[in-house]
Amino acid sequence: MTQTELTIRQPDDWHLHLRDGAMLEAVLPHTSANFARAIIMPNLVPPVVRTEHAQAYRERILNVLPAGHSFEPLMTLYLTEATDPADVRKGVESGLITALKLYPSGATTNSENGVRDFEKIYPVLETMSEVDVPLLVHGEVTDADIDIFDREAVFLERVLSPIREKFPELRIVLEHATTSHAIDFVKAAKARTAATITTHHLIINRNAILAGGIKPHYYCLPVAKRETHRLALRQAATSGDPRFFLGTDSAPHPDHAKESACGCAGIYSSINTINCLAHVFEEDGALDKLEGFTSLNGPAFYKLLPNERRIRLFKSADPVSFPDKIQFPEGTVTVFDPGYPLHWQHELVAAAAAA
Ligand SMILES: NC(=O)N[C@@H](CC(=O)O)C(=O)O
Ligand SMILES: [Zn+2]
Ligand SMILES: [Zn+2]
Repeated sequence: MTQTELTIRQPDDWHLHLRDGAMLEAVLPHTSANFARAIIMPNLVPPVVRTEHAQAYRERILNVLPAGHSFEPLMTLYLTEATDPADVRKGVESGLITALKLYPSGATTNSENGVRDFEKIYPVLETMSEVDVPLLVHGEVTDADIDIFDREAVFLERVLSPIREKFPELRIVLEHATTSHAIDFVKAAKARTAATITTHHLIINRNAILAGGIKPHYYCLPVAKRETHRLALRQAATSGDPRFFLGTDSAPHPDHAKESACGCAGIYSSINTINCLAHVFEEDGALDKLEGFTSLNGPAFYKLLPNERRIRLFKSADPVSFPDKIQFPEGTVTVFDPGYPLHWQHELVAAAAAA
């Protein structure tokens, strides 16, 4: 008989862009309705580079959290060549900073202040190893002569392997893995190495962006690769291997900025991610591995307890409907379309019922 219901611990999102201001206010309720915690990416303009900026950003997030929602933003710092190890130590030891994010300069949205010469951050990586705070990595080289579809694989070889070797104690998360190379890199590492995988990279390959017309709402970075890579990601995510966990990389941009001659990178999926993932895991006969991917492997890597709250997932005959776009004062944001109807829904289980 096909399974139509399951109860799991509430998911967390280990890679999320909430932005700021009106956009933050528009998108936060979708995350806080679905997830208990999220790693908040620091690529604001200007970026969140110091502990005091992260503190202020955390307050701006909590100020617009809808009444009745319980959600914990896990704050990160944006690494630059000028990051002060003493500030990192202070932020981590105070409990405010959960991770630091490495953006190669020019690799993605708002990465201009990121790192050009990776050796310049080695002293900070030393401090991070000492205070045991994870390094989160946007893993793409930016060299103009490297094909965009190869940029992740080349980064692993040229930049991340040396870091992995030099700092064996450092916990490293390769964010938004898009290739079989990334999966192999994580599996081959001796220890303390994990990867987040997004919902959309489990569902689309590069044809979604380019076949039958250019589709800006499927464009993100790292760009989706060919089908063999998508299948490798699916295999890793649904395998139960604790080194792989969910980071939606939900990254809202106003539609006018994506539907442009030079459209920006990012896919917005917070609102329907859990529904999409239940579909994916069911399709692969791996519903029993969903909880690990969404709710257990991430906390274990981050040395946090899994959530006590549970959600009940159930499959309905009629598809669940989601808005195509969400509104915010300056326009709309298009919601990720998996290309098929979604029949899985979920609800929070009341605490007493879960006990
Ligand atoms: N993933 C994306 O395509 N975009 C992200 C940045 C990032 O995570 O690289 C964004 O901030 O818009
Ligand atoms: Zn990124
Ligand atoms: Zn991201």
